[in-house]
Amino acid sequence: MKIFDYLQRYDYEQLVFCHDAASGLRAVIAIHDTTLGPALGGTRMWTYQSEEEAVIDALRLARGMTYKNAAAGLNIGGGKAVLIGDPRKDKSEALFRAFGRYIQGLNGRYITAEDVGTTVADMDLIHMETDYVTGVSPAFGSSGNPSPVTAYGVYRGMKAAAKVAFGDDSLSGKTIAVQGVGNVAYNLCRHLHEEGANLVVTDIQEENMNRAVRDFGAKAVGVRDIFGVDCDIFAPCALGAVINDETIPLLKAKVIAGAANNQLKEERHGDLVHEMGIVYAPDYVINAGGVINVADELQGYNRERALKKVETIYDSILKVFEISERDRIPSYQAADRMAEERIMQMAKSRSTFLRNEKTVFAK
Ligand SMILES: NC(=O)C1=CN([C@@H]2O[C@H](COP(=O)(O)OP(=O)(O)OC[C@H]3O[C@@H](n4cnc5c(N)ncnc54)[C@H](O)[C@@H]3O)[C@@H](O)[C@H]2O)C=CC1
Ligand SMILES: CC(C)CC(=O)C(=O)O
Repeated sequence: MKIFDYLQRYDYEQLVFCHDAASGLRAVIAIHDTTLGPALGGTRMWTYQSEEEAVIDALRLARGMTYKNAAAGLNIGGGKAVLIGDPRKDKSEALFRAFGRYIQGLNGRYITAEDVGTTVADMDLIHMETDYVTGVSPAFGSSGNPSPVTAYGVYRGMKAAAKVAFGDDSLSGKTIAVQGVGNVAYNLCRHLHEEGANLVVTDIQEENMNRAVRDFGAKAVGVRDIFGVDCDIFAPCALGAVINDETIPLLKAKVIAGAANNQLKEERHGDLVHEMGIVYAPDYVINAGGVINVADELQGYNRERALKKVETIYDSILKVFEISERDRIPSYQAADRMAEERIMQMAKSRSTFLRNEKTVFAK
């Protein structure tokens, strides 16, 4: 992998490698763009097959955060971190504290939070070494686990996507296929079940799948069968790149709306689903609830204010489809346009000299 070529292609600012032999820490922090403010994005812990895979994941996720934060109307830039390791075996206090010291070394250019494989308890350990961490235990005045709030945002965004596709935002009686029922999707399923949707779920961890079957009367299917389920809505809530050449021909859903980051394997897959008339709710718009929630901590956490902002994901999804229709472009491009316009406008206004500049993280 030619790292500087990659950084240049998407205009990344910084890539940091962190190593601590004593704890076994091997981490990558990617900062994509800080035009709007400090880079905020979670830390993923995963058993990457190679170092290159880890670096690419960090870079792709960091760029996604720039767009997510901009589209959500936050004054926050984009970054993300990955820890190479097995979250079930390789965690230790020393590892997270060593990682926290590297974050502290960036002096606020990067602020972390949870992602796949990390928990509030891990953030508490990072917090022993740095204040540049969110999603810490509420006892510290923090917002805690972002997943339920992400789920609520996805639920609101899914209703908006249903309105675009079916002319009515009710999910009652709709069949929804959910891929991966972890932290976010379990909470999403609760909202969907309460509204009267029929759920079909899968997960590589049987206990997670069984929990959704037990608590929400969901039907369980095999990991590969989820794409071809006869359903109204497909909700990818596991990992990325699941909308691809192999899966698109299997899809029967009219809507794709889920929590996972980087759902489209390549941009052209967004073109393909658009041509097929599938309403694709862009991942980084619909799953912004968690980051909206943790970003609120930067001005002193207020849950009511945060949830009110998460509600706006409904309108953001509708706006994406207005732009898509107006400019005759697929929804993923419409979302990019929305985010890029905001970054460009703010870059201009923020470059105006101001003595004793006030930092406004989120409105
Ligand atoms: N936690 C949060 O607040 C946010 C999460 N996201 C994204 O949402 C997705 C889910 O996040 P979490 O729920 O926090 O993670 P999680 O790790 O709690 O849940 C993911 C679930 O997917 C399952 N899974 C993994 N690969 C699978 C496969 N091939 N087929 C079926 N199931 C599979 C896992 O076993 C797990 O139960 C991730 O892509 C994450 O980046 C995005 C925004 C915020
Ligand atoms: C705080 C996290 C929920 C933010 C993040 O990493 C994401 O939205 O993917």
